[in-house]
Amino acid sequence: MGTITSQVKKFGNNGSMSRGASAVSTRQQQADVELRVLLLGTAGAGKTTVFKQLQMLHKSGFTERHRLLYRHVIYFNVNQIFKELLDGCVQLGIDSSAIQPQIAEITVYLSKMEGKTQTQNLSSSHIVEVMKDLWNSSVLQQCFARRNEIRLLDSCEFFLGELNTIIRMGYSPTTDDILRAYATTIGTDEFVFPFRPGLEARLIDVGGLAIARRQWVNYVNNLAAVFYVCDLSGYCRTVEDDGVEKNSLHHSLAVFKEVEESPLLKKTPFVVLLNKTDLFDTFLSSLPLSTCMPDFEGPNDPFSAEAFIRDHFLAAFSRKSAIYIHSTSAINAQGVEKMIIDTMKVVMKKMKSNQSME
Ligand SMILES: Nc1nc2c(ncn2[C@@H]2O[C@H](COP(=O)(O)OP(=O)(O)OP(=O)(O)O)[C@@H](O)[C@H]2O)c(=O)[nH]1
Ligand SMILES: [Mg+2]
Repeated sequence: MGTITSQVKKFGNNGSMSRGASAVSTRQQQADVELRVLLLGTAGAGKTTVFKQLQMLHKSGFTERHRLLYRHVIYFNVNQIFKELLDGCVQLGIDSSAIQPQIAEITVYLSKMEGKTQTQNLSSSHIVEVMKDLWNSSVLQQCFARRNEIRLLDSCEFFLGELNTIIRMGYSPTTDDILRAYATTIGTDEFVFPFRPGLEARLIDVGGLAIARRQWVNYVNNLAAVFYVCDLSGYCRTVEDDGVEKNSLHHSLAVFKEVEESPLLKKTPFVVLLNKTDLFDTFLSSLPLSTCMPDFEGPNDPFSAEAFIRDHFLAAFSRKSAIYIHSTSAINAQGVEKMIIDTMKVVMKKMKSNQSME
């Protein structure tokens, strides 16, 4: 897996990477006046959602241009959800022949919507009813009940519960809609916000797919902290990574271990965000944690299960004094920013006291 450790091995640690090296040296200069914080984690863990939360708070919401861009992502997501549910039926052996025509109709409609501008008209009332009936059909509900066994966007229930609002002309996504939208990050996104008077923080969001992880090495110099985002609800789900099917939580722990072992990050404090606590709690009520972690002896409540996963992250980290672990649900505005700022303050204080002891 080409993450930071293997990249260091591949290129050596002597600054000889041509494009990467110049990018890093620019960032080193910036680091004198700002704290650089890098968001890492596997694909879909919630990095961009955390990033959006901070961006939104500091820019007083999203601009109309932003909202319009997200409108396309959301139509794409709804389209994808129906396709995934249909694929899920096939995978789970649920007979979906009766709903094929409606799915085809929805796909054609949403593909048109993805490309439409606000002013062009496309009648929606009929298709919304088709979508709602389909979503409430026993075929799709049976499939949804086993959603941990199939590939399905986390925002399925949210978007399909909002069809009346979303599938209409003039739709402008709300902040909640934007936080629920998913487009995998290609490249990076950066955002600067005031950390305290006279000091700014730069939050850097990168992609978590295998191909994007190969670029992480370009962003690791002079970091004040790494925020590693883990999708807790992945304990009962699988992901495909570099063509290999893996348990999502085991995959997240493996990538974490690889990052933690990177010589370039040996002095960087880590903050682990155990994310998607809302989904974790829901899955846990019917699927015990022991299905993925046989060593877990219970009780199977969210508190004990989370503590067990937390211990796995602690065990995977060699510098016990430089790791902080928090639980989050990044779709909920309350608390994400405060948690990040408060944690950063603790990290900074710790770094200062370490430096004065050296
Ligand atoms: N229910 C729920 N959904 C979440 C939470 N955090 C993120 N999501 C959803 O998970 C999906 C993926 O989130 P992103 O933040 O885009 O994931 P990412 O880590 O940036 O993924 P990549 O860019 O592919 O690496 C989005 O649909 C989010 O709305 C959470 O706490 N609860
Ligand atoms: Mg992302």
